[in-house]
Amino acid sequence: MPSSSSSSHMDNSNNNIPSTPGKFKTERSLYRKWHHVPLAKLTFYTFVFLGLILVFFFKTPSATSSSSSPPSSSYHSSSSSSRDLSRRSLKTSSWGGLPWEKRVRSSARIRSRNGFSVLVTGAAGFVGTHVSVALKRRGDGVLGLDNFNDYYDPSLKRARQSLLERSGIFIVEGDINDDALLKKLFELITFTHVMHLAAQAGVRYAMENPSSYVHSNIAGFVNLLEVCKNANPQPAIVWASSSSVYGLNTKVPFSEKDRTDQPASLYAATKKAGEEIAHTYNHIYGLSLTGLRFFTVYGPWGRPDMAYFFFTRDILKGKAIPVFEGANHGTVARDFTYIDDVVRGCLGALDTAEKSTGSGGKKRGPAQLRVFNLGNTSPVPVSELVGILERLLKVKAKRVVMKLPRNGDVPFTHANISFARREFGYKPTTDLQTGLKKFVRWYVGYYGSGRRSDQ
Ligand SMILES: O=C(O)[C@H]1O[C@H](OP(=O)(O)OP(=O)(O)OC[C@H]2O[C@@H](n3ccc(=O)[nH]c3=O)[C@H](O)[C@@H]2O)[C@H](O)[C@@H](O)[C@H]1O
Repeated sequence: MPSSSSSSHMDNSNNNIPSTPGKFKTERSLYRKWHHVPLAKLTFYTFVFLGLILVFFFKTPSATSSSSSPPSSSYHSSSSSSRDLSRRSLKTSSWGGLPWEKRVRSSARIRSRNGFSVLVTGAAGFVGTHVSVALKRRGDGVLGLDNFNDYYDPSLKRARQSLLERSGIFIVEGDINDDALLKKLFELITFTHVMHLAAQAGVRYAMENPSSYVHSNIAGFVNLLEVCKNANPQPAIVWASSSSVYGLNTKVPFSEKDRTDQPASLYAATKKAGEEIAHTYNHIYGLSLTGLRFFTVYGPWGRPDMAYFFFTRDILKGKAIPVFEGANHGTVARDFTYIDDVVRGCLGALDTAEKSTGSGGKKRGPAQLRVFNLGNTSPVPVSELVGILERLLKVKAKRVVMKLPRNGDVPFTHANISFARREFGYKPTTDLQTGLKKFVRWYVGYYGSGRRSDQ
């Protein structure tokens, strides 16, 4: 769509078309005047003029944004979602061209018998990176997709990207809301599975930037499902829901059969919405969909916005850490789940996912629809988490105990995992002490002593 400025440019050129005899005269005399200008000078001005047009074209938003129109050439540049001012992210992403397509194909190539071809969204994220490496290691084809937003330090995402590159995994830079990009990827690759991990995470940040949750967790998810439903064959989709959907429930441990209609944060509400949206796409289009309710996943290459991560940083720096407690000095606890256990759960879910039944947007029969808890089944109080970190780091934390703020946090989580155990043998094996030891080892290796890190 031409921008208003480009159409006014067109209008100006149209004004040069004579509409009155008088004006015609002026134009002709103008022509005569130019006729006598030396050829070299004329060529020079022509190039300047063409240069100005080119500069104008590339500065015009419609030239750099994919919006909803499909790519008109093999090279495409887009920033679809970056128009959404709620995002704190998204440099303009570019994709397309033969070398790019070659990298896409090579990354997605299956290298084992009966292997999958998996599109991993959020591949530069914490869980996305670990899952991608695990899939690649067993011979599946893996193509990553990530928008590298700046919700937390993007340099950590870049470091994860380098890690994946060393394993032969290419991450396409782009947003799940960019349907032209998604369509292009599905044109190039017949994905058997989509591991959808791209999301706006974090329960407390939802009060600061609510629209980013709607953008990624709802609009982005729907956009992805739209493209998947139209694909032929349709892929099976496994995606990240959250333990937060249990909200203010008091019955423990949390079972998939329990109610999930009292979320305590917008984050939780968007994940719950995702589960309902999944139901719809399964029902109407025959998409095979499996939602995984992750329980406070932690470990090496983790997310700096999570408590175990910034507690480590701040304890090492000698900074005070806010440790939440419940009403009447009640315990706040989490079913902290180690990343390797979660990765095994993700692979189990992918391996047991049945094929979608529809094709080209039409349902051909009933399809699989599942939700699993992926937790650790042994909640640990946050105060104990701090104690473990103190011992591992050999530094006493400056604890500031405060009441659990009413900003989306829930007092405790505890997973019942019997369903995942039954369906694909999910069995977490890492306790918090062991997992944090691995995390701290990674943290100190990555940031040095940690005292100099400023993430
Ligand atoms: O399972 C999930 O689905 C979610 O897990 C994670 O949320 P949470 O379980 O809330 O993790 P996290 O913030 O690390 O707080 C951990 C504990 O520290 C307490 N906490 C937190 C901050 C603080 O300053 N002080 C404090 O005591 C706090 O009260 C809590 O008890 C993911 O971030 C989220 O994206 C989602 O995936």
